[in-house]
Amino acid sequence: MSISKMLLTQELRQSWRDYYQLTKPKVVALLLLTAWVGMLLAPSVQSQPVLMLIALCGIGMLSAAAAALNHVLDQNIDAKMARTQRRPVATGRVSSHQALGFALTLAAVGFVVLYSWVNPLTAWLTLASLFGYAGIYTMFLKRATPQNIVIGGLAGAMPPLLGWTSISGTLSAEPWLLVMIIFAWTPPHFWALAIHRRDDYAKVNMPMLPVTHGIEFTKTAILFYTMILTLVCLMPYLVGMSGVLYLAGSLLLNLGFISHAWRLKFADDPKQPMLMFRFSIYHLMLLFLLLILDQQWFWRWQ
Ligand code: HEM
Ligand SMILES: CC(C)=CCC/C(C)=C/CC/C(C)=C/COP(=O)(O)OP(=O)(O)O
Repeated sequence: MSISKMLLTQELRQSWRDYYQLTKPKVVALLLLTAWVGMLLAPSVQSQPVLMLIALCGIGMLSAAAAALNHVLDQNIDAKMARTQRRPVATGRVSSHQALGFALTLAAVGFVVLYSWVNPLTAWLTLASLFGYAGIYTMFLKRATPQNIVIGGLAGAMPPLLGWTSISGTLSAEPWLLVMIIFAWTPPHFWALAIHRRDDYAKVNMPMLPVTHGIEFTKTAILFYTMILTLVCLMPYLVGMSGVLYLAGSLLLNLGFISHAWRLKFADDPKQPMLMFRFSIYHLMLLFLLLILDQQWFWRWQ
């Protein structure tokens, strides 16, 4: 291969990696897992794998678009924080125009896919979640109040409901319980990281809780939210949506989460914030997998 061809291939690979990074792929993967669980728990006459796949593509595209818009809107602060300074738009490897074009194309295609092949309710709710995250959280709340994530977390908590409406076509109370679980999970998830990155956030004047109220206060708030989360996680069992397999598993996972929060508050280990942050991701993933396991196997034995 000639040198110019090699350089071109390298450039294309880098550019592909940059656009992939704009979509926050690991976050979107977890969002899609929660949407899939919403689909599997929704009442339906028969299993609808094709509809599920199409809905996951649409929800994935709108979530990825929201993530790419976040890269454009936050590029100035991203460029100043150690954690985010190598991001594609912050470094200029992808221009704002290119990233915006990419985000808007993804959003438009995702919306049309949901509207035409899933249902208009899901399309509008997913678009509202995109606005909630990119418009309300990123543009305003993030910069305005340390409660930004309690409020902004709602957009990231919506996918189980979006999954549910894709299959059932209507809103009902059960998927809101799943939304509430992610809603209560988000503060410990993010504040653990925000403690570790406190100085970064202070440098760019982001009013995150550890910056405005101090680290001790944030640790207490995290402990409080892990307890609230444990209670919220009982709800699917209490309303008869899930069985004892889910109940036992979720109690174990939440005990683990509370014990992380306890160590964060009282053990004074500098590694604990990031240990807790990493645990939060496995916690949510396993919790939602449990909901499916419980539904698929446990109820068969009843
Ligand atoms: C307002 C709500 C949320 C905030 C402020 C938030 C904040 C963050 C931040 C700052 C990171 C980056 C960590 C890093 O770059 O090392 C992160 C990572 C992550 N978040 Fe969240 N998050 C939120 C909601 C969610 C939701 C709803 C989910 C999924 C259901 C989620 C899943 C993840 C995952 C999987 C990662 C790891 C990404 C990676 O390793 O590349 N987050 N979160
Ligand atoms: C359509 C739909 C379901 C939209 C939701 C989209 C979405 C990607 C939600 C996840 C929330 C999240 C990663 C917040 C972190 O943003 P941040 O700006 O605080 O973090 P950063 O500094 O790492 O960018």
